[in-house]
Amino acid sequence: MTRIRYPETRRDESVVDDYHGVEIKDPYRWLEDPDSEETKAFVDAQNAITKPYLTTYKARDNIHDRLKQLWDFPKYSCPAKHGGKYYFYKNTGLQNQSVLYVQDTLESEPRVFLDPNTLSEDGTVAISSSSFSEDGSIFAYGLSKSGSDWSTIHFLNAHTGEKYPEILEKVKFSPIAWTHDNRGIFYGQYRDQQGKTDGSETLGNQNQKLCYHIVGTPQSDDVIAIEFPEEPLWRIGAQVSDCGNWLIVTPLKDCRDNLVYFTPLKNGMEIKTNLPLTQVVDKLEADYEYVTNVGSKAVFRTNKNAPNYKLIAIDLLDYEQEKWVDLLPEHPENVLDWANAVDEDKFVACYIQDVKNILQLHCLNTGEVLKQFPLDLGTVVGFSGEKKYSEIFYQFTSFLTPGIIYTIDLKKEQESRILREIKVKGFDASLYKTSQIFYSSKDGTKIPMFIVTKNDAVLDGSMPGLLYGYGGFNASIQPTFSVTRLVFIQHFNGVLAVANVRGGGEYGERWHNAGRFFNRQNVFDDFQYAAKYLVENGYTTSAKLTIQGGSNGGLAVAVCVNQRPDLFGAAIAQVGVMDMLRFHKFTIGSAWVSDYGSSDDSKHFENLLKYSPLHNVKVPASDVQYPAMLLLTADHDDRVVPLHTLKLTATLQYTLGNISKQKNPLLARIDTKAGHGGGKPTMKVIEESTDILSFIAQSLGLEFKL
Ligand SMILES: O=C(NCC(=O)N1CCC[C@H]1C(=O)O)OCc1ccccc1
Repeated sequence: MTRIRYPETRRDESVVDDYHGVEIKDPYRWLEDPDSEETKAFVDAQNAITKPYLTTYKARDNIHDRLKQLWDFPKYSCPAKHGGKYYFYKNTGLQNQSVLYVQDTLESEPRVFLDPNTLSEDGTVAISSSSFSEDGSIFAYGLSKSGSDWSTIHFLNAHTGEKYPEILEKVKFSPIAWTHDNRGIFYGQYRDQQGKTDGSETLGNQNQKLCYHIVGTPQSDDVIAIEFPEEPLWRIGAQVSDCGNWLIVTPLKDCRDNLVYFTPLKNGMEIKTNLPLTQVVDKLEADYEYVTNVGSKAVFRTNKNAPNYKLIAIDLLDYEQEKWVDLLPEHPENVLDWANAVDEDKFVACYIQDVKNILQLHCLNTGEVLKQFPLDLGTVVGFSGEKKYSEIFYQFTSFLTPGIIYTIDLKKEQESRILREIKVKGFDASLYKTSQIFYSSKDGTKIPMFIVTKNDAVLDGSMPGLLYGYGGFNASIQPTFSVTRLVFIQHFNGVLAVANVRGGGEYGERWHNAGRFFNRQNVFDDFQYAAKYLVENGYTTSAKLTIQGGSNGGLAVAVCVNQRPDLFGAAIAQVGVMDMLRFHKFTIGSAWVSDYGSSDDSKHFENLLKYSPLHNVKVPASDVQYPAMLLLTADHDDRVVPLHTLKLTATLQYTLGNISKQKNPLLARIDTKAGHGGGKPTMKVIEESTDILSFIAQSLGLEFKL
């Protein structure tokens, strides 16, 4: 492989910021403007050197064909009942977007209700949110373009299929909450947002307002039902209670801890500006998620005094904290992940126990357990059920199970039954095995890790490894079915490892806090010790090990590469947060200070500077070089704006690109008409997976075996 000649990229040495008396250079500041000709030229120049590298791998077409072949299996969502009919999403296999079907009964012939594939030539328009009116007569749905967080809300008459004329604009991070008179919805709007709102802009999102829209009227008639003008960073969560008599308002400043307000609703009432709010929770110190209510008693899932979460009941007519009661007490080990009211007087609770799900039925009045739903070792990825219905549906998946949808009518049946078992032609799960091990991290903490290999794997270090992690925002990384990972295991005799590093939610708030703020190094230690475990136990070698992560996980990958370049042969950092001193200045980045802190604070500045990928690229000692690196981003990623990846790419190439010992490539892949990941069309996903596997195989010299 001839050495890659990296583009000459201008450095503006005059850009120096003063952080609490410390001067920090930012020579690629100009890459923060996505619309400048210079930035566009930089992006083109990067793609121009990356593309040839990605197409070099001799078995690239085999990878692509095999991905496409395995991907082509039918995917379904759980059915959900609205207006007495059943609705479900289905993708026949390679459709860019799943299609929404309707059927009168679970056995009758489904009809296409809404096919988002008809909304764009290339499948880049996706349904990003939706909600049926209480009587199922109107379908409200959000459409997002090119993977942006921005959406427009549309309305469809469910009986006639006729679209209503209005389209709601400037919607982002928005609930869709119907009043129970089926007249209209509460939704979140950034109506003051200036300039572009297509997701290619980097401007911060401020002053979200909760508006009320009456279906069939122009958006200009909408009223601002609730706003907090003194809190421009707040995003306003809102839900209409199951009975329709209350609007529960849950403002959020960043990515944890919210407040709770409510206001009474009456069917047919005129929703006016500035609805009268009663504040129930007035301190940003815990999460409160509305589950249901029985009369004035509202049930919330919370981590207040319960790091593993619990259910409490608050009487909205007598809401002093002393009067709050526990409905489902905190479990000493297991994390209460979610709860849904079903069948009038029951609720389903889903726990995480050592990263696997447990599903239980409880009595809504007493909280006692009524039934445990049998589950294999894996993840509940879908659930549908409502208080007014006795039928529930849930979807199970795992590393080796594509999907099984179960159902039970709680009024008629004792046990769940399989409604649909998804099969993947050409995939025989019996040839593989999943294990869960607990390895010791740097400080001795036991970290869970899933390992998936072929049954006949030999631990002689000969297998290439793919190590995935995330480590933040209370997010739990549970087993899911991935065609890309299975191609890696089957055709490269690979070992897949998913490390549940700290910062996630696998063991509740304690686990999350152990990876936040000044504990962030635990995340990176856990990730690095996962790699050491795989090498020391003969699963792979460092030279054959790829570390992979996306977004906050992309950050973790870039940090681990900076800290221990010798541990990895390749690194895949997707849509990563790479500039830890400036992340809060763009789009929704200010919401992440709840995990990261902000460089506006001197203590946090010091902490962030220590691990910020952009600020810690250095030539490794002795004969160590950086692993082969592929950084991925896309032009409409307005969750983690592309500038993070662009600035780190320029820095890597400047610092290491011309060092003779650095033979591994340092490349970026910038996609177009794509964003952070949500809603990405199947064709783009397969293309990206082909590129990632080809990059790994080319860089590590792997052989594709049919
Ligand atoms: O920013 C996030 N979530 C965190 C997130 O997406 N992060 C956090 C770091 C980078 C990126 C990621 O890991 O995907 O979601 C936006 C949002 C919407 C509504 C209410 C609160 C927050």
